[in-house]
Amino acid sequence: MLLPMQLASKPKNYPEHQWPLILPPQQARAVAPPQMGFGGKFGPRGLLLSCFLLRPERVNRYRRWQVPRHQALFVGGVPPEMASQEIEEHMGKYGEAAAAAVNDVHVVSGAELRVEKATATKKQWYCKVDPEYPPRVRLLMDGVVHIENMLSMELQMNLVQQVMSLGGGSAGFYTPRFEGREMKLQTFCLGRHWDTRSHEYCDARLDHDNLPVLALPSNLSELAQGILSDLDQKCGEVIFPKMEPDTCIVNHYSASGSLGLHQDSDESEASISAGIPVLSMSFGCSARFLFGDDGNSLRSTMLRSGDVFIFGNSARLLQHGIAKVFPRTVPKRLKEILKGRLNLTLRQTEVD
Ligand SMILES: O=C(O)CCC(=O)C(=O)O
Ligand SMILES: [Fe+2]
Repeated sequence: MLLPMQLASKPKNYPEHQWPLILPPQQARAVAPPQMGFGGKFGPRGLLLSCFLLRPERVNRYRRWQVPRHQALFVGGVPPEMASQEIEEHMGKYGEAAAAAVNDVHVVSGAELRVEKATATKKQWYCKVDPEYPPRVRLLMDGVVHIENMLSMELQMNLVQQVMSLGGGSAGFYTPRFEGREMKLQTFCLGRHWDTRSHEYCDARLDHDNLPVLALPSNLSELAQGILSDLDQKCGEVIFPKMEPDTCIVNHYSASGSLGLHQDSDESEASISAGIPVLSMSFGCSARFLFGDDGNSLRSTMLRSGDVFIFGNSARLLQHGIAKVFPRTVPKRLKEILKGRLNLTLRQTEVD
């Protein structure tokens, strides 16, 4: 069965075979992105703006422009086929800082570039990741798969709207306490409630307000199953055992949010030993996700809006956590409906 949703469409020059591209772990590390989209500092002749890339394997240019103080900056994700000259020409024509409407978006050869003033105080700019790039699968270790850009922007908007509105109502978001301390996130559950005191799944929020847990909307469980079966189909083999999700834990992080290293080990013994995966979807701000077999040899990857992260099989008890949420990285089209980072983890707590 194919995924019951539209995959992000492919831009020109991006060959079909890149989805899915299963990278062995060594290669996956080699393409790990650098952390910053743009950097700049004042040189003798103005602001030296260096633009480098969040995903070098996708946009393999390194660009530098000397931006005189009187000119505006055009800041944004730059596709590989775009020549620097086009941006420079555009800057020359529209880039008088005094006249520039800051935050205006200019479309230059199909790329959206936002106007900023060249100020010395601002040292970093973030680079908008183009949501039109197709999904790419990375096998990070046995049983651990990261699918970048899996969810189209359309779908992200619908899901964020749906989940934030559930979270804003009765039996929605609250700040949980874990081992006596407030956690650095807000949460609520769908399907079954994970009790932070007893560490068990139950039908009411006995550790908080006793309200019955909200039902798990069928589109969320179908989406998780669709992603897993699409992964199998595109890879030509079964990657994870079949999952029938009965629970979704929704986490909302502010820019200062985080989640300590832990294992998802409170699902039933039968579910865990069968290696039935946990499937997580990320929306809004990018986050540094830590994971590893044990706390001593941790690795990390960046989870961005629209990414899916799955762990199951022999890695079902993976240690994982959120080390950092990167502020101001919400994709433009989600900004109105989401601040910070939203994460949904779909799980199957019981096996019949
Ligand atoms: O926010 C995330 O990406 C991870 C959430 C998580 O690990 C959990 O809810 O158990
Ligand atoms: Fe977890």
